[in-house]
Amino acid sequence: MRIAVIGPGAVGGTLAAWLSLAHEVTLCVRTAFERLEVETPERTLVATPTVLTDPAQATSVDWVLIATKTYDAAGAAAWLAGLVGPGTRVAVLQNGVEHVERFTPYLPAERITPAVVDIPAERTAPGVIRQRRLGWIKVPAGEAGQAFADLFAHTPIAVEPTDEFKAVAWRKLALNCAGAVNALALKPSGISRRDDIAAIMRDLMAECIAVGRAEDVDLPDSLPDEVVAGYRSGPADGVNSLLADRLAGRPMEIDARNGVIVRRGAAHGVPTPVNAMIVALLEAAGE
Ligand SMILES: NC(=O)C1=CN([C@@H]2O[C@H](COP(=O)(O)OP(=O)(O)OC[C@H]3O[C@@H](n4cnc5c(N)ncnc54)[C@H](OP(=O)(O)O)[C@@H]3O)[C@@H](O)[C@H]2O)C=CC1
Ligand SMILES: CC(C)(CO)C(=O)C(=O)O
Repeated sequence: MRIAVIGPGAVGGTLAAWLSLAHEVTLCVRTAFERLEVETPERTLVATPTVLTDPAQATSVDWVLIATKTYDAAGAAAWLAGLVGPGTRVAVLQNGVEHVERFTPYLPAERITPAVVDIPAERTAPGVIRQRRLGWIKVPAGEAGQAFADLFAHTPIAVEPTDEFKAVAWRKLALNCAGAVNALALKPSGISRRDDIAAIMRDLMAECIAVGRAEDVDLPDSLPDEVVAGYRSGPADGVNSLLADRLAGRPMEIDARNGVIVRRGAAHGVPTPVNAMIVALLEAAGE
C-alpha cells in the first residue's frame, strides 16, 4: 500500500516507522528531516521514507494518515488536494472526539476514518522518537476500519475496529482531560501519585463523563479511578503530548481535550466548572 503520513511527530513518526516495514510510506513534513529513528518497546526501528516538504509535491496514495496536532488541522488539510485521489482513504489519528467534524470542511465525512490512539510516544528531535508502550488504536467497525487495521497486520500494535467507537473516544477523552494537570503543573505523570492532584483529575473526568452521558455515551462510574490507577502505575517521568507542547512553547490542544467538554456541556446544560477553570488557566499560561 502507498501510505502518506501528514505530521510524522511522536505518533505519526512511530506509526510511519512500523508501516515502513511493509508499505511504501511518504512523510509529509513541516520541519524537514532525513531519517526516522524510533525506539520501540521491542527494538529500534530506522526508516528512510520519502520526505515531502511542500504540498505541491504530493501525489495520490491509497491511505493518508493525519497525525498533526488538532490545532494544525488547516495546515494538514493543505496536503489533501495532492494526496487524495478517487480511491484514497483518510484516517485522522488525533485526540478528542471531533475527528470527523474537524476535517469535513476539507473532505466528505464518508472518506474519513477517525482513529483513537493509545500509544504514549515522545519526540526528542525531528524524526527521533521514543515509543513507550506498544499500545493500541481503535477505529469504527466496517470496511474502512478493517482496511485500516489490515495496514498494521505485520506490527505488534493492536489495531482493532470496534462497534463502540464513540464510547472508546469518550473514554480516551476522559483520560486526556485529566492529563491537563501535567501541563498546568509542568510535571510528568508522577504527580498523579499525590492524592490532591488525583482528586482534581477525578473532578475533570467526572465532568467529562456527565457530558458524555448527555450525548448518550455509556461511560462507567469506575472510569476516574481506573484512569488514576493507570497513571499511577505507569512511568513517573511520562510526558503527555499536552505537557510536551507547553514545554516546547507550542500551542496546546486545550480546546480539543478540555474545551470540548465545556462547549458540549454548555449545549446540554451540564456544568463543567473544573474543566472551564483549567482551560482558562492553560490559555492564560500559553499567551
Ligand atoms: N504523543 C502521544 O503520546 C500521543 C498523542 N496523541 C495525539 O496524536 C496527535 C499527534 O500528537 P503528537 O504526535 O504527540 O504530536 P507532535 O507534536 O509530536 O507531532 C505533530 C507533527 O505534525 C507536524 N505538522 C504540523 N503542521 C504540519 C503541516 N502543515 N504539515 C506537515 N506536518 C505538520 C509537526 O511538525 P514540526 O516538526 O514542524 O513540529 C509535528 O511533526 C495529537 O492529537 C495528540 O493529542 C494520541 C496518543 C498519544
Ligand atoms: C496520555 C497519552 C500518552 C496516551 O496515549 C496521550 O494520549 C497523549 O499524550 O496525548
